[in-house]
Amino acid sequence: MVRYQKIGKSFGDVEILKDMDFNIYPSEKVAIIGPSGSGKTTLIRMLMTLERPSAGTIEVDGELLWHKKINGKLVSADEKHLHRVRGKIGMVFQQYNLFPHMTVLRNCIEAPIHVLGITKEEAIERAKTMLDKVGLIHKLDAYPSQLSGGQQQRVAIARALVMRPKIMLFDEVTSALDPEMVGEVLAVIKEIAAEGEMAMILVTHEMDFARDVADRVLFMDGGKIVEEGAPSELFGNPQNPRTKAFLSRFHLSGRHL
Ligand SMILES: Nc1ncnc2c1ncn2[C@@H]1O[C@H](COP(=O)(O)OP(=O)(O)OP(=O)(O)O)[C@@H](O)[C@H]1O
Repeated sequence: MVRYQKIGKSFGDVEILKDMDFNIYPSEKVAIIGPSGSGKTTLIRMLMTLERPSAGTIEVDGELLWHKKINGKLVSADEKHLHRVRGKIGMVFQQYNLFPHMTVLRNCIEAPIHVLGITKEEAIERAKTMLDKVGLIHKLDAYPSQLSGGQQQRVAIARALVMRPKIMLFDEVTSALDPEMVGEVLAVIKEIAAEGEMAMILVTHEMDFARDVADRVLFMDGGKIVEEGAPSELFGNPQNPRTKAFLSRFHLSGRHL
């Protein structure tokens, strides 16, 4: 469903991602872990069309994201094309990025009305369903500044879900939260994951969370995927040689990287 082929990314002279191949299958949950600066965020920002790849192609549902093929040649896609394909993808960021001057409800209905073109009534219906799902139906009229960090992040998740994406990208969504709020946000994500149909990419430092939610865990280092497997293979039995190698290679003795 999503296919990265020979993806490279440089910022100036600095090569961040090299020749990367990577697939995500429908409804698959993939956790990406790895040291700071290894390129995890850059990898998913390219799928959200926030960073343009320097090399390679990305396909979503068999359709090129950043390119079009004209007479057998790849050319850059126009904004209209990017906009359409990006409609299949939702993203939740480390900083919740809510509009501070809008209520919770309005934060959740702006994009579906203006981007998807649905009616205000339908957008409100959808928003209420999703705010209920994240446990915040009683906060419809609150402003972001009246909410805790965990609640704001749950609104950001609801806002992304209202768009009904096929793939959700979570970029270290608990990193900016006070420790006591991490659990409530992870619980909401686990619940959404358990519903099954949506594919998810989760960039996270939370090892337990990666193990519990992901079908597949990727470990990135130096702009490459250096280890990949099912959580049971990588975290399962500490006596298992592969688990031992994984943990010792990356010095993963504790809960966090
Ligand atoms: N817009 C940019 N311009 C220049 N360099 C950038 C830009 N965005 C990212 N980088 C650099 O690319 C490298 C990879 O960054 P990225 O955020 O993808 O890593 P990461 O694995 O997500 O790290 P972290 O866990 O700290 O968020 C870093 O060295 C970063 O400084």
